[in-house]
Amino acid sequence: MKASFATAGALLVGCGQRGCATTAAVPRETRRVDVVVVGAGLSGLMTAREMLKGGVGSVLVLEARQRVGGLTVSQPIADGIVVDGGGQWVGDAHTRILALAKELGVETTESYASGVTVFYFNGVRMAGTGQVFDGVRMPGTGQIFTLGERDELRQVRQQLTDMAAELPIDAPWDAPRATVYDELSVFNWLRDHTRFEGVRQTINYAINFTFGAKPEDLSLLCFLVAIRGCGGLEKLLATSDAQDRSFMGGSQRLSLKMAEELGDRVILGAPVRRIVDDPGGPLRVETDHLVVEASRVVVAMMPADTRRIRFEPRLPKLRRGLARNWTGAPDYKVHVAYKTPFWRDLQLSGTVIADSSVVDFVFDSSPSDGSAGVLLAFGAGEELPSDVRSRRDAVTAALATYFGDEALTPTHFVEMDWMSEEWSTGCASPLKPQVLSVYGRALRAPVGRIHWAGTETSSVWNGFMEGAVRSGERVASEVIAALREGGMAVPVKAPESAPG
Ligand SMILES: Cc1cc2nc3c(=O)[nH]c(=O)nc-3n(C[C@H](O)[C@H](O)[C@H](O)COP(=O)(O)OP(=O)(O)OC[C@H]3O[C@@H](n4cnc5c(N)ncnc54)[C@H](O)[C@@H]3O)c2cc1C
Repeated sequence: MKASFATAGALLVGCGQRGCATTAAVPRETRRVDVVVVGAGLSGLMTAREMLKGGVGSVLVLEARQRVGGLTVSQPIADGIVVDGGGQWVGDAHTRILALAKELGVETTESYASGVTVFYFNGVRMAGTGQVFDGVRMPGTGQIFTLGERDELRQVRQQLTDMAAELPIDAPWDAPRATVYDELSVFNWLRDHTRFEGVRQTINYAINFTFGAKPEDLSLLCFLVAIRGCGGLEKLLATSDAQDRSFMGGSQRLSLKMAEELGDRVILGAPVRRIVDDPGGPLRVETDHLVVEASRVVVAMMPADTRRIRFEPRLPKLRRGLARNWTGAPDYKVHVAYKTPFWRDLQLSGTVIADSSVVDFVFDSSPSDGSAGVLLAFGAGEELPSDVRSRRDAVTAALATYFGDEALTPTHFVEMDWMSEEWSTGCASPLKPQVLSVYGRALRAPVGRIHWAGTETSSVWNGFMEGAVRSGERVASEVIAALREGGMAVPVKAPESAPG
């Protein structure tokens, strides 16, 4: 989202499993493998896992950070309680990541959903039941939505879902109206298709929450593609489909477990600087200390992150344009722990939607055994103080406005500022007009022996952990097919013979 300070108090969890090398090896050592994966986020690790399952002989994962997990990171907050500094929630629709979690033995825990939501707009605090973005209250006025406003909100949501449904899921940029949609921002479209300010604001809050962006900066096509990938706006916003549970011990555990399986096939602290795909020789992937020769490489990260890698020869114009114009929105997530989830006694769910310049969204993130209360707050950014002490005071003061004075005395406070992360350009991808329709077809198309993974490349649930897992599955099949086509014998292996 919008915070702009260095993270003073962020706690990061290292790889911490046996066999996971902590730094790159001897300077300029040269190794040879079948496939190199760049990036040990969910998508990269899933790619490596699926390729080994699919019979690829040798795979190496190169990760810039000293930990795996990318945009998922578990942060210890108190007495054995761990919170998610990045990707957190999943729901019924996230079938692939839930299947992966089952295989890895990572259990889920349900989000707390009882009680009422607090709405805080223009200094007025209200409590209401209902879904988060269904316009139960009229933001900004304290008035309940009129019937007319409710009707319009329903119509607008349906209209966006219908428009999205017409897009070809794997190639939305080829839709007859793609260019038209991509010339418009969501702001412009809403201006022309709504009468009520409250309706516009409700959609705006949904966009802020999902993309960390303003509707002025978001292409209508980009919004529709996200809606299409989730199967409708209702699904994108409904807690039951996308947000009703999280992983016990944090979602980074999925990556840690995959990395453990992969063992010394994962090298940490190894930022890839250059990829040379000279048709006359082997593909070369270079870090500061290691050169890996391979038949194929999978780059598993947000297109904007690939700007840090030098490709030789230069990538095609379309692919360069995609990376150059890709927008990543950073976010600031803070968890505040209390002795008990005291807001539940007040019949509050812990959910807040606010127009505050400090904390604009809050959720109950307490451990399921009720041993403590934990509130997850998303920082609104611009007005957050630059030192951690003042930030903590500002955040707890905002929470006190929503939940009462008990919120002023937390036991623990832990934050994660993604803007200060060297290896992640952003948490979400609010693309501006004229990016997807112009460059979108380069998103998944392999370039020579270079393939692309990352949640953004998924047609389904792109931007979510589910999309990352699906992209790993998709690219692994793509690479295996390419290797076979190139004459490499890739035997079909039974799933049981997966890495280990
Ligand atoms: C604050 C926040 C909240 C979120 N909430 C949710 C949620 O509730 N539910 C949900 O489903 N999703 C959520 N997400 C999104 C989800 O976390 C991501 O979609 C997913 O984790 C992306 O995985 P990935 O593998 O595609 O990319 P990444 O996790 O970004 O992995 C890319 C990897 O590449 C590495 N890398 C980058 N450059 C190089 C280089 N040159 N050399 C080597 N390695 C490199 C990076 O260090 C990183 O490890 C959230 C994300 C954030 C940050």
